[in-house]
Amino acid sequence: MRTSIATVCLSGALDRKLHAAADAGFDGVEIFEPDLVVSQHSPEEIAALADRLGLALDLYQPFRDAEGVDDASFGDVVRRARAKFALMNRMGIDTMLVCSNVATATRDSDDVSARQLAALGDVAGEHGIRLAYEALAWGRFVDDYRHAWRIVERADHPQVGVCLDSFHILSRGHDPAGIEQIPGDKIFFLQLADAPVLTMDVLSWSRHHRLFPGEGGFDLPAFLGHVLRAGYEGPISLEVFNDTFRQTDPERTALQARRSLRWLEDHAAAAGVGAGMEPLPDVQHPTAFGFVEVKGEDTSPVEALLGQLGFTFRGRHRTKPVRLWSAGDAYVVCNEQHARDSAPSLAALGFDVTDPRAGERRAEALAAPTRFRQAYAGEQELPTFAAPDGTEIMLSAATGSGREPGWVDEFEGGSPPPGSTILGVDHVNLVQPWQHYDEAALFYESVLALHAQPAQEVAGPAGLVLSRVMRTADGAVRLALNLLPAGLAAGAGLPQHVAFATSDVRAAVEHGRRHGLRVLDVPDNYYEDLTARFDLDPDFVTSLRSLDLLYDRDADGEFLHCYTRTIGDVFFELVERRQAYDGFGAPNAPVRLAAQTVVA
Ligand SMILES: O=C(O)c1ccc(O)c(O)c1
Ligand SMILES: [Mg+2]
Repeated sequence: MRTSIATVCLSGALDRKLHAAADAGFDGVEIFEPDLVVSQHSPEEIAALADRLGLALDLYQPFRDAEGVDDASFGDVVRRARAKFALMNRMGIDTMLVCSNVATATRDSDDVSARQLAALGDVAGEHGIRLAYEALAWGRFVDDYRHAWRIVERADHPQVGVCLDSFHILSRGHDPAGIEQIPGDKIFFLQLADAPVLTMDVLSWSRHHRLFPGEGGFDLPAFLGHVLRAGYEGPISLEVFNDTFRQTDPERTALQARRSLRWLEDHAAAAGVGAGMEPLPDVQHPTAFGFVEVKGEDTSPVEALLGQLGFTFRGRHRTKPVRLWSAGDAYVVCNEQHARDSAPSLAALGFDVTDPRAGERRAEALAAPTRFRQAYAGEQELPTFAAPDGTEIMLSAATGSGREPGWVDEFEGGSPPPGSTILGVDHVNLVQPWQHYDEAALFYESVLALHAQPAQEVAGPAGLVLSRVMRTADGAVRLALNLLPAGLAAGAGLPQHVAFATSDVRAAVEHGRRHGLRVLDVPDNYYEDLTARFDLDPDFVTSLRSLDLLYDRDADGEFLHCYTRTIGDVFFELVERRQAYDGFGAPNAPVRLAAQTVVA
């Protein structure tokens, strides 16, 4: 698969963008005209740099307001185009993207547009250049790829074909299956972008919110399938206008972009479409959280809290300053190694998988940074790599229910666990720095096949917090990613937390209270509101209030939960799911966020 990326996706000067694209492993780039216009380097210097870096210059873009104009204006279009064709010749670029007219079109006529594109095609042909005509979603008269194709068909010119851009097609809800009606050799270029599902005007959505494939709500694997089945053999290119990517490290963004295409290629390989599509090593679907690791200079306050929650001390590690606590299938490792001057925080997540080594091979193929973990003789080596926010992801071998993981034997001097109402880890909530939020979604989707549920917004003291849950289909692993807005430091009222599932949250809290547990205070107003929202038995509400328990209910079932106080950057939640409740008590999140801010 030949890969390309539009320079508009990356921040920095044009030469730095080219280095970043080449270092990430792209085969080519689309030169976005404004990037060239502001460059200190001549077109020849840029072309020579691309050549040195082994990057093809696949496309020059965009050429605007070319067709649908009156005859007098068309003369000026041809004058502008000639200048750009000459420039493209100097750079050795043979394809120009021509957008459907958004500004100067006055003639709503396929015949006029086709004649003008064919006339431009004649001039382009003199320069050995092809024109790829793209329907922008907000085009004045042409805003649908099927319409653009009808015009190209009518132009019937060897130099004139279409450019397909997934954003313009999927944002408008146009059926991409029609792509298969276009002959592959008339699709001159392919641009891919994902996007979050939003209700806003398409122009703003396109210019500010596009994402790399796998990060948003579009079905890009299916889209690419249509294009490849049409017989398209050109480069697969990314064109992502995104305010975050334009402000952050281009080297890192380019790697993220390349990962998105690697993931997409794997889907094409699995679907058996396209020539030479390489599959990734098989995904290892996590079957459970194997453990969570809290790290800090002094983890004893966390361990005291775990004791209050009904966890048992399982012992000290044979060789490292690490202690293990467990309850049911929930394992918490407390690590004081190399953690001087740091408050306790959630440092690592262990996922149980069938074959940890295979999972590691996939992570490496997706360029996830690997982390070295010292393992001594007789200790299990857990493949470890870093998520975008720096959390270490470790893969452990699933042992099946009822059996303890093998690595538990490395801990000595603790007690065997008695029965517990705690069943295991229900979910983990990770606050993500704004610049890594979308990268994190792609990371968990591509490396661990966790799929994103539609994003939600919950009210926090500093505004609405965007929250997206990534999970396995069976719910065995659920990871909630909350966006930390720019300007707020990590830990500013939004620390990470681990939720433990319990079969009886009231018994767990009562047990905890006898051992000194103080859960987060819930204001009386909350219970008044709860009674108004749901028709609840007053005694039931009284019992919730007496234990500071939060409550939610939907068509699937009921949810009772509570939060501990925060220690350093970490806190815990106890959750009891009744019937088939599958949510996270989102209506209660504002109560927690407000209470934590008061405490802090
Ligand atoms: O937003 C634009 O103007 C624009 C330009 C070129 C493209 O390929 C595109 O998809 C959008
Ligand atoms: Mg485009």
